[in-house]
Parts: sequence; structure tokens; C-alpha cells
Amino acid sequence: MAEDGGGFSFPVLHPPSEPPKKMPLTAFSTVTDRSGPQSSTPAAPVPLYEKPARSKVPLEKGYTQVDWLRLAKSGADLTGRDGQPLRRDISLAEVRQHASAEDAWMVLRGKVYNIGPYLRFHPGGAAVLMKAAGKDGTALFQKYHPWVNADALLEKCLVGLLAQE
Ligand code: HEM
Repeated sequence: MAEDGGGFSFPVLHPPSEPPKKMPLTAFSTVTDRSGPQSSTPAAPVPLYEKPARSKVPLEKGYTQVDWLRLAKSGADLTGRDGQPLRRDISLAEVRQHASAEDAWMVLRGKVYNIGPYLRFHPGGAAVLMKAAGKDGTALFQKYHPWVNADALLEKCLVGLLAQE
């Protein structure tokens, strides 16, 4: 609608005949899930951040990573090599013979580690780590935590290198 304003023509807005309905204040009731049949109950709010499932286990007292680093620095022989030099010829067949909790070796990226001393310190739990005992655990390691610096953590557990086949 336009009215004459002395040579100018401009629209005049009339207030709506009905006052606006009171708007709900919460996002909860204004957001509606239209994916399925409509219902009177509001859709549950979608969480913005799903907490990933963690499988860290509570460690026994005295078995934190700090305790481990302290042990690793203590000079104790964690390799089980009894002072023998690093070996470069370890076969997978030999690794397989070290598959018990008392005597556990694991291959990680071509390096053979004596993981027995680390079992109780492993944040994922000893039982999980035992899955890789006597085996090449590289794929499992990469699956769970490729960011972990095993070279540093297990430096003092190095038995030697896997033989090139
Ligand atoms: C011997 C080499 C390994 C070392 C040094 C090691 C070290 C660690 C460390 C430092 C963490 C804590 C990671 C974090 O808080 O971000 C961890 C967690 C874990 N590790 Fe290992 N790990 C080893 C091998 C393995 C293997 C072979 C498996 C699987 C069979 C495994 C499974 C896990 C799992 C499931 C967790 C808990 C992950 C989580 O939910 O936070 N680890 N490990």
C-alpha cells in the first residue's frame, strides 16, 4: 500500500492484526526431527561431541608411565640379554618361542623387544599386550596408538633386530 507524502510515495507498514505468538525460548523445542513420522515429543538433542570409547585400564599402584621411565633409567637389565650385545639375526621362529608372560618378546617395526618387564606398566593392560607376545605386533600397535613413541619407551628392552628374510 502506498500513501501520498507530498510528492513522495512510500509504503506504510500496518501492524499485523494478531500479535505474534510467543516464541519458545529453548532450542530444544524449536528444533524438530523431520526424518521420521512427526510426534508431539521433541527430538532428543544430538550431542555435539561423542566421547570415543577408551580402553585404558586402571594400573596397579607403582605402575604408571612415570614409574616405568624411572625403572628404565635405573640401569636394570630389562633386555634379558644378560649383558650380551644386540643381535641382528633374530628369526620370527625364535620370537614365537617367547610368548609367555614370564618370557615375552614382541616385534615392532623390525625391532625385537623383551616386553615382559613392561607388561604391568602398559596403559592398555597386560592382557591386551600379551596378544602380541611372541609375534610381530606392529599392526596391532599401529591400530591402537601409532602416536606412541615405543622406541623411547622400550629402548632398554631391545633384544635385537629381526633377521632379514
Ligand atoms: C610394546 C609396545 C607397546 C607400547 C610401548 C605401548 C604403549 C602404550 C601407551 C603409552 C599407551 C597409552 C596411550 C595414550 O594414552 O595415548 C597405550 C595404550 C593402549 N595400548 Fe599399547 N603399547 C604397546 C603395544 C600394544 C599392543 C600390541 C596393543 C594391542 C594388542 C596395544 C593396545 C593398547 C590399548 C588398547 C591401549 C588403550 C588405548 C586407549 O584407549 O587409550 N598396545 N599403549
